[in-house]
Amino acid sequence: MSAASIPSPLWAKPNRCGVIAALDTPDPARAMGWAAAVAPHVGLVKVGLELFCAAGPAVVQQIGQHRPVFLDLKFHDIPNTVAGAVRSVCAHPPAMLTLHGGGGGAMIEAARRAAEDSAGAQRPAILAVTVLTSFSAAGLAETGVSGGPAQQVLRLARLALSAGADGLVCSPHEVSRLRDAFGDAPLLVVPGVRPAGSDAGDQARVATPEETAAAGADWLVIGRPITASADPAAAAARIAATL
Ligand SMILES: O=C(O)c1cc(=O)[nH]c(=O)n1[C@@H]1O[C@H](COP(=O)(O)O)[C@@H](O)[C@H]1O
Repeated sequence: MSAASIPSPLWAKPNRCGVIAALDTPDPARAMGWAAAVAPHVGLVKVGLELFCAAGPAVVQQIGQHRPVFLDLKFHDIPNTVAGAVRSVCAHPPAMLTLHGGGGGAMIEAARRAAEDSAGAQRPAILAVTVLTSFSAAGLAETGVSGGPAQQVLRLARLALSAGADGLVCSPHEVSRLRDAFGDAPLLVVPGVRPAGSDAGDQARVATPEETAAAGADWLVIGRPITASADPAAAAARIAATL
């Protein structure tokens, strides 16, 4: 989707797959530079733990001058604590925010209620992270989860959506199975996306932007293939052009 066609509310489903640029740096000036450069080519920009912990909550508003912000702090705590954190970030509501799906239904329900109570129609979309894209089946088994990533993603997705999550974060490998199971409605936000020939780094369950979009993703979260490029704007434009 073009940057000019962001729907309202900000997190409503895009009419075609778009890009979210992950601004992973501790340096807010660098993040602002990236946000300005990629803004014409992406729908949202992501503020994650590295930038938020270095720069503080004010960075969400600053970065938001360029594009709507996906605030990815992956809350995972008791329901009361997560509800409080959601209220705190809703002082200046981002467009989307993440919780860990493994935090359970009561935590997700509390987050959704807190978002509605404190931000009303301006509330962020609540996204439940399922199985991190850095997990292989073997890595997941080490944590005590048997059955493989796809089965665990479906289990956590069912729980999260019935508790009021608006969408899910999953890898490219689970997108089509989630669409088969839950239809078109949930927002599917998908990291672990790598243009052909680019380095996977620490990502285990990856696919190309074209494959991920064709499977049914709404948003592709892409960091290093854009930010580690000599020309982040051109890298974002190239990816957006393939969708
Ligand atoms: O919630 C996320 O955004 C997320 C979930 C997940 O399972 N995997 C994952 O990589 N991410 C984030 O997506 C971004 C991916 O960055 P790159 O691997 O550099 O493209 C990072 O900012 C991660 O924090």
